[in-house]
Amino acid sequence: MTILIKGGRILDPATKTDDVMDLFIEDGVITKRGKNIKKKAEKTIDAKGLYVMPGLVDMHVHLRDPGFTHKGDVETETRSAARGGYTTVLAMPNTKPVVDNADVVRYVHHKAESVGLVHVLQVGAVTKGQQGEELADIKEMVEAGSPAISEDGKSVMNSLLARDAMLVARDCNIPVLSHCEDKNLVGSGVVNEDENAKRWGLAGITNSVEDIMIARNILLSKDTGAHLHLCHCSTKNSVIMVKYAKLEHIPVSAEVCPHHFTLTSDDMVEGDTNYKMNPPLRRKDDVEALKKGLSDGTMEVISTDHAPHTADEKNSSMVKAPFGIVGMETAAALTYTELVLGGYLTPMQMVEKMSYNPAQILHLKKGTLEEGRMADVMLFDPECTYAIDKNKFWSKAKNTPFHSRKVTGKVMMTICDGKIVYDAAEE
Ligand SMILES: NC(=O)N[C@@H](CC(=O)O)C(=O)O
Ligand SMILES: [Zn+2]
Ligand SMILES: [Zn+2]
Repeated sequence: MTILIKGGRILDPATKTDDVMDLFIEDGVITKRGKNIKKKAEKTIDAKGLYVMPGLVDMHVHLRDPGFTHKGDVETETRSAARGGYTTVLAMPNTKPVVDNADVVRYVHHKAESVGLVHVLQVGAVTKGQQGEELADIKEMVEAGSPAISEDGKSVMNSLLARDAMLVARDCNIPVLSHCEDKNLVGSGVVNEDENAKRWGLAGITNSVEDIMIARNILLSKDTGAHLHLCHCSTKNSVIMVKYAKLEHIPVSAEVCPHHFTLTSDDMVEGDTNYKMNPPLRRKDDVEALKKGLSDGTMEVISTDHAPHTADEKNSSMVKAPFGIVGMETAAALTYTELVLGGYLTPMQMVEKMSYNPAQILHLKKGTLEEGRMADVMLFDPECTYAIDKNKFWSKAKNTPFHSRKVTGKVMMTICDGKIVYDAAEE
């Protein structure tokens, strides 16, 4: 199969290219990039007015497979990824069984290969069964292809064990993706601790629940030299601490999710569990600090924390419903609308945060449109304004607070390994 993408605005952070050009794809590889390519292709795509970017890389998704496939599975959630412009996703290990050994890693990788839509890399758990007592078979999982470890869903509360895990991760040359939440301090909190929580009589989650673990993990990263990547940062102090860590040359990177830079706790609708996620929606000064941190380069990744749950599970009280929202099919539009049109990021920086930087952190040869690379490409219309419609999601789940929200920027096509895995024209 040969594809010619004509006249799009190529955004490639790896080569600092921002120019109108053509791309020629042959047998899954970008074989040529330049002005007015004359080669004949089986399929020609007119990309005039569109951004042509490397396929997005999501460092943080929940595919729910194995064990929670009523919420989502490898097939439905990689379809969701394709519709969101993603060509590589990292699956978190809080499944049933927990991904704490190489067999489960191989199960997910084989399933993703047989579905054949986007690249899935399975993250290994830090401890056996995510019980926080004994290290998982980290080396074995890395040998089976895990690009990172994470205890996502919770923190490794035992600092000695957390340090031991970092030492193994350092020796394996992989990052530790860290969900920062002090289990004792959070208690039964469900939303951010503030006036809204009080008014609704809900137990609150303070910023310190997150900040304390971020501080500890940065200190452990300093002690061990392991690469610490902070998941779903939501607080003002997270930005301050990452800035400090970088000044001290501690190997720390950090991600922010679209809901945390788009919404504050004031946007919550009483009783609507689509606003319940962990960490919770925070205050305005937190949101502003996250946007500034993304803008000045302190926070280098935008990930989704795509967390599918069924309507039945979410159709419950704020106290009982599970935490989490889906995110892959809204992330590019929300990032473009809030951060690019909002003046915080250039289009190139958007590509860096959503594709190039994640690839760099994970040591993947992805996130670029250089000649010779596998053809993972996304076409994006920066002019298209529309309302998000959860009923069009390809995810098995529809739990989003963004239904009917007006956004600008639409994923038009996703190409993975030279194969068209999503085409908006066919919807
Ligand atoms: N973010 C969430 O609210 N939920 C995640 C767990 C997590 O990312 O911590 C989930 O697995 O549902
Ligand atoms: Zn988490
Ligand atoms: Zn998560």
